[in-house]
Amino acid sequence: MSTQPLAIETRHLTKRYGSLVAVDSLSLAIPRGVVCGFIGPNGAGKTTTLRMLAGLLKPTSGEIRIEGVDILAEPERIPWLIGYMPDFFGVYHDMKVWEYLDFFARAYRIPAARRPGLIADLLELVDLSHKRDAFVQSLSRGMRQRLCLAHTLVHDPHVLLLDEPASGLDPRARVEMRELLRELGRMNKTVFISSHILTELAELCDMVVIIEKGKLVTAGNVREISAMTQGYRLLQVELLAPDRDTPKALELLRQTPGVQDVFTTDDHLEIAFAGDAAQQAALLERLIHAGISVLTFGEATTDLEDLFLQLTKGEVQ
Ligand SMILES: Nc1ncnc2c1ncn2[C@@H]1O[C@H](COP(=O)(O)OP(=O)(O)OP(=O)(O)O)[C@@H](O)[C@H]1O
Repeated sequence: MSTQPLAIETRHLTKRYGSLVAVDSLSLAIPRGVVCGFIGPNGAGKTTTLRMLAGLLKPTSGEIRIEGVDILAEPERIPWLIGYMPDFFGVYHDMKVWEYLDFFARAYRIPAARRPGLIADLLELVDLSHKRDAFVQSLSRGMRQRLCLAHTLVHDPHVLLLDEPASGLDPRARVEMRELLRELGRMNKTVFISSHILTELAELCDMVVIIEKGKLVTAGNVREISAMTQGYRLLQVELLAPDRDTPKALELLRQTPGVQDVFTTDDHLEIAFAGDAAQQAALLERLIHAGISVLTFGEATTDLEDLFLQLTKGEVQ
């Protein structure tokens, strides 16, 4: 068993506002170095949870450990453990991009001699080197979000808490933000990122935590969750000559062990498959032996949006 502490661990974390339970006995276990999506509809309790993890809001009850540190007992250690990006970007009038980062670097007591190099590295990471001397208020929303992310990285924290970093961005800026988050994953940071736009996180996350009305719905790897809820996986087969081979393939697949159902779409076949890996390989062999020209064969990626709709009733507090 690993003795490594988890990056983020909560036990029965609860926050009440009067009679409203915004976060309800939430227990999380996020391992180090994963990019974890924190997903739920509006009002589910995502911001409240992130603010508690960032030490900005006192829980009503429960425990929080970040990198093994009990942050409720030692709140003074929180700023050094995490980088927190709120869903709202404060206005910094008359501050240039480099001055903005320099301000936070000073706050973290980074020595003057190290600051110019650090700022140059951060601006390069978030692709804002060309805006070094621009005023913060002149940046586009996407650029401000990236600058805000650079600010959370000033002190090189291991754990990043990001509240809807892609909200309000146009499609191009979303793609840029997604690339940047992927890069943080490669840097081995633990990234806990909230969103209610689910597809945005699908290919980015190692795991997801889904909450609704303050309660944990499920947590785990996207594929595991999908297998758990559906009891099968979705395979996709693309045929070289669909007009010729589709009827034969359908007949054959429907007689194959493990196949629950087969659907045809515009350009491929979808198979609800409950078999194991060996049976999956046998299925492909069967198609080929029957003389069917298979162009592509593989597991369909599960759309987080579908998964989410299956798991929650979409209720909003
Ligand atoms: N300061 C507060 N006082 C009273 N109720 C609050 C307060 N802050 C949040 N709430 C309520 O707690 C619940 C959870 O809110 P929270 O902002 O954490 O949800 P969220 O999942 O982040 O939603 P969104 O995606 O809309 O940001 C909501 O019902 C909200 O109205």
